[in-house]
Amino acid sequence: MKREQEFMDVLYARLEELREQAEGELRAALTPSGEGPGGTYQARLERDVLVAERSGLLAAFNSGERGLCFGRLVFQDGRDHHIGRIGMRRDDPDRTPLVIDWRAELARPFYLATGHTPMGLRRRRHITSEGRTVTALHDEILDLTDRERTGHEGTDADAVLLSSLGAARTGRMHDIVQTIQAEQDRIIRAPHQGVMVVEGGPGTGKTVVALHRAAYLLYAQRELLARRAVLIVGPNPAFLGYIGEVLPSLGETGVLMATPGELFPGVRATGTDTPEAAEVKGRTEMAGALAACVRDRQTLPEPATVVATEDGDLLLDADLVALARQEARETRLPHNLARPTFAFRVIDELTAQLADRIGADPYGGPNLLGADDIAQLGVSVAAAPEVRAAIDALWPQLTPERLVADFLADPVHLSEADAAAIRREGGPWTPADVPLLDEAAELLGEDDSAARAREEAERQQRVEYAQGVLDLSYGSRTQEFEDRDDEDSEVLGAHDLIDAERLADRSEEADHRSAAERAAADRTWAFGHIIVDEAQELSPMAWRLLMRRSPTRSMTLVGDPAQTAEPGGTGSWERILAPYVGDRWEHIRLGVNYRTPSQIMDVAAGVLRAVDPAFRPPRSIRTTENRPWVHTVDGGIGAGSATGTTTGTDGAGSVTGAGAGVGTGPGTGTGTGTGTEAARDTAAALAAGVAETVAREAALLGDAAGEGRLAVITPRERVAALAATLPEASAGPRPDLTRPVVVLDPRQAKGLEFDTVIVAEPAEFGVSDLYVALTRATQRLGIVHAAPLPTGLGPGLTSWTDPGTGDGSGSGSGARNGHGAGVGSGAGG
Ligand SMILES: Nc1ncnc2c1ncn2[C@@H]1O[C@H](COP(=O)(O)OP(=O)(O)OP(=O)(O)O)[C@@H](O)[C@H]1O
Repeated sequence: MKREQEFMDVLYARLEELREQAEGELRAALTPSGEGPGGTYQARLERDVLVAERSGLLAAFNSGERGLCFGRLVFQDGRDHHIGRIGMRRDDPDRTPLVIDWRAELARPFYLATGHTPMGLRRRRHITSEGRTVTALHDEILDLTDRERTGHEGTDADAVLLSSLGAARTGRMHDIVQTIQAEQDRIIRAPHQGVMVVEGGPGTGKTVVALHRAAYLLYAQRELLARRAVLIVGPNPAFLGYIGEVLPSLGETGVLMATPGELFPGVRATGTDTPEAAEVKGRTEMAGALAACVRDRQTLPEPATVVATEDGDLLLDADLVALARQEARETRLPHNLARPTFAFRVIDELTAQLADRIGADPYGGPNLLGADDIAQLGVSVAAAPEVRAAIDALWPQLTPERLVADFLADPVHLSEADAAAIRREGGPWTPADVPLLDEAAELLGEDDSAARAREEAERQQRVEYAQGVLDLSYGSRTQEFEDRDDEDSEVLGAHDLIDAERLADRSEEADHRSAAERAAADRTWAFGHIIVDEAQELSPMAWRLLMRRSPTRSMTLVGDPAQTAEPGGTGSWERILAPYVGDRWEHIRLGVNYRTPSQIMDVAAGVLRAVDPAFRPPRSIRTTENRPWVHTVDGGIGAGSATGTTTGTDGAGSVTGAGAGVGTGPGTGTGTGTGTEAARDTAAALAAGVAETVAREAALLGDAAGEGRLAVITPRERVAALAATLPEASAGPRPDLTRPVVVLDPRQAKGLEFDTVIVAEPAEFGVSDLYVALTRATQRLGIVHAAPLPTGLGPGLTSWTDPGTGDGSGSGSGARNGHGAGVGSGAGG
C-alpha cells in the first residue's frame, strides 16, 4: 500500500506539471497571433487537435481527484504497468510511460484477462483511492503457478465492482473505467466503423458503455474526431446533465450533447405536443407532405398575370410560367436554389416581350434593337419592382420556419384526422417540429444570402478594425525611426508586412470555437460519430434528421424496445435502419442488470409479464436486503390496504404472497365522495402518503458526505402537487438531480437512477412508463397508491410499515371508478 501511495504521489506531482504546461499551450493556441497557425487547413487542424487534447488534459486533471490511477498489470515477462484514467509519460529523454491510458491496447488485459485466458498476466491489481489517498488494493493471481503472495489477494474478484454498484448515488453518472466488464469492453473497443446497436434491459449499462465507447473513439481516432466532433443525443436536458460529467472525467471535451429538440440551430423548442400530434409529426409521410407544400408554392398564374412596368404592361401566362417552372425543377436543386433559374427564364421572356414591342420596325422589318440594347433592357426588367413581385408570387423565397408554420396552420396533404391532430396557429416550437424544420431546410436549400451579406458586413468591419490596428502600428513607430525618417529601415512593422484585408482574413481564421461549438451552430455539420441514447423513442422524422448529420453512418445507437414510451417511437431497429444502411449494422445485446437488485427487478418484470407472459428481464447482478414496499392510502376512490400474509386475487390482477408479515393496515377501505371532491381527497391522501414515506426513506439515505438520492416518480399531472408538499424537493422542466429529493414524471426519469424510488399512483402510468419508473432504484423501491394497483404489480411487495422484515405481500384492491364512488376492499393480513 505504501509503495502504491508513493507512486500515486509521483503521479499527481507529474499531473500538476503537465497541467501547467497544458494551460500554457492552450493559452498560446487560443491567442490570436500573427505568427500563430495561419489560415491553412493543416494548421487549423493541428490547432483543433492541440486544443482538444490540452482541454481534455485539463478536464481530466480537474476530475483527477477520483482515481487517476486505478490498476496495475504485472506480466509474466516482467513488464509492470499502472493503468489510469489518462496516460502520462515521465519527463525523461525516452518519455517513459508512467501510467497507461485505459484505452491503450496494452491496458486491455485489465478488462479481459481471466485465469483461463491470462493474456500474459501474472497478476492484476485494482487500486482504490479516495482523493489522492490509496485506500485499498485487491490482487488477482492469473498465473496459477505463481506462488508469491502480496497479502491483498481477495477471494471475490467482483468485490470492486459490487462496491461500486452498491455505492450511494450523487445525481451524476460516473465513469466505470475501473470496473468495465469483459462484455462491455468488447463493445467499447469494437472496430466496427458503421452503425452499432447496443440493446439491453434497464440498468444493463447501455448508456455508460456508449459513453466509454465515445471516449475510446475520441482516443483511437483523435484527429478525425477533434475535427468533426462527437454528438450525443439524449432524451431530455436532465438526462444530459446526469451523464454530462462522464466524458470530461475521462479527459474528453470534444463532444456536443443535445436533445433531439435542440438540433436546429436558432430554434428553441419550448412547446409541447399532445402524444397524437407528436406521433403524426414523427411519421415519414411528413417528408412527402412538406415536399408537396413546397411544390404548391411554385405556382402558375390563372390564367395570366399582368406585370405593369414603366414601359407598359407585360403578360406572364400560365404556359410561359410552366416552362420556366419546369426548367427550374429540372435542376433538381432545392427550392430556394432553383429560384434563380426560374427568375432568369421569366426575366428572359419578359425582356423578349418588351424588346418586341420597343424595337418593332414600323415598316415590318426585323427588330431594330441590337444585342446590347436587349441586354440593357434585361437589366432594367430584372430590376423592376413589379417583375420582382411577380417572381416572388410565383416562386417565393422561403424560410423553413415560414414553411412549417404555414403547414401547421393549415396541414394540407394529410388525412383530416391527422391534420386535426397537428393543426396549430402560432405558439412556440415543439421538439417534434424540429425534424420538420430540418426537413424543410433541406427542401428549401440553405438560403444563405442573408448570412453571406452579414458575413460580408462583418468582414468589412474586420477590415476597418485591421486598418485601425495597422494605422496604430504605423503611428507607434519609435521616435528613432521617425527622426531618421527612414521608410526603408530594415526593422519592419506590421504595417510593412501585411495589408488590412489580409490581416482581417487572418483574424477570421482564428475562430477559437472548438469543433463541438462550431457544430452546435451549424445545421449542416457532419459529425465524426453520433451516439443516440433511448434510441427507441425517436420518430422516423427524427432519424432522417440524425442521418443527415452522419453522412459516414458512424453511429452507436442505444436503447431498449421494451422501454418505448413515445407513441411515435420507432421501436424496431430493422425499421429504423433499413432505409439508411440496409442490414449492414451490428446488433449487440447486454443481459446483466448492474443497477436494479433482483427483488426490485422481479416486481418490475411482473408488470411487463402481465402483457407479455414470455417477457424475460435482464439478470440482476445484485440482491438487496430491502423488500420493495407498498403503502395504500385511502383517498375516496376505491382504495384498500393490505399487509401481511395475503393470497388471493383482486379485480386488478393477482396478488399473491406468502410469509409472516406484520400487518397493520386496515383490511378494507371504503370509497366515499363523488366527482372532483373525491379526486381532491385522493390527491390530498396521496400527497400525505408520499410526504410520510419520503420522510422515512430520506432519513435512511446515503451517508455523511451527503450522497444518496431519492426520486418520487408520478404521472406528469401530479408532479406539481406532490412537489408542493416536499419543500426540499426539486421538480419542474429542469430538475436539479443533485438535490437529495426530486419529483419527476416517468419520461423525465428515463435513463436516470436513484438509491431510492417511490412510485406514486402507478395505475395512472402506461405499462412501459411504469416499467421505466420501477427500474430506476439501486437500493429501495416503494409504491404509494390510492387507486387499485395495475395488473401485474403486487407480487413481491410488502407493507411499507415493515419493509425490512415482513415477508408478506399484498396490496389494496377495489374497483376504480372515474366518479370516485368505488368501493375499496383490501385483502388484509
Ligand atoms: N462495469 C460497470 N462497473 C460499474 N458500474 C457499472 C458497470 N456497468 C454498469 N454500471 C452501472 O450500472 C448503472 C446502469 O447503467 P446505465 O445507466 O448505463 O444502464 P442502461 O442500460 O442505460 O439503463 P436504462 O436503460 O435503464 O437507462 C449505472 O450506474 C452504471 O454506472
